[in-house]
Amino acid sequence: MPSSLPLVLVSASHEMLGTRPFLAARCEYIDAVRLAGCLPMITPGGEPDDLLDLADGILLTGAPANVHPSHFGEDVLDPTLPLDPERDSWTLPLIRRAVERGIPLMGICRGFQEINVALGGSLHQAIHAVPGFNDHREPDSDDLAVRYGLAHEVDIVPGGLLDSILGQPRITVNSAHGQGVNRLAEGLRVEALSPDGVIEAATLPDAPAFNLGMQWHPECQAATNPVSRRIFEAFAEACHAQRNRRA
Ligand SMILES: N[C@@H](CCC(=O)NCCCC(=O)O)C(=O)O
Repeated sequence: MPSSLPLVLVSASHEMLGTRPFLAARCEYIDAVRLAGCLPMITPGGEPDDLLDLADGILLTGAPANVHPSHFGEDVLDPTLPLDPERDSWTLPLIRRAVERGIPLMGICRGFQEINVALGGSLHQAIHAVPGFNDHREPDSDDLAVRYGLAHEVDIVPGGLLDSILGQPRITVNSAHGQGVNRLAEGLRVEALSPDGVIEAATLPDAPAFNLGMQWHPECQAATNPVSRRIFEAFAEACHAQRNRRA
């Protein structure tokens, strides 16, 4: 008997464990998907349609590695920063196809940046170097509560998807990114902004299914933070609807 839980593909990234490469997704992403009542499956890549034939939802995770800037027509600004071209090679086509096929999609941090780039947008490669923008990188600490602690406010755009999910004009979020949306892809709509004007969330309103990208990390407090919980619940609701359609 197949599971009645929606299957959510969770993108894996290349990480070094000691001297050897692994494909991995941080446990908090997995726990948050489970907590929302879905079945997570860490996914190392593959042909978009093969993957989407299985999926009721896609969760694009954050990762230290940046999206390769060749995908938005630029050279690498800082060669000391990590890249994951293999992940780019399957997530970017997957996003375009998931949108076309109406599979629910949620992108967190790098995952949000991937959505913007996949749909034709570009990134600031170092937000902190852009005049007027603050430093959005996390504090350098081994204490995860400090590293992913609440860092700044975010204004929710009235009348949008996040507004309908959260029902509040302002939230406080963690922040752990050096890059961020520069040119917003055509069709994407801004859903939230930080006080310095960084695009913190966006959606493609004309897509046939739920889709949301955000620059902060709701998975880090998915069990305790009501904002994080509501975001994952909204995604899970769309995945359940997709599961029922497939059944
Ligand atoms: N490299 C990009 C994306 C940042 C990002 O996703 N950070 C999360 C890292 C932790 C994790 O989720 O594994 C940037 O710097 O903007």
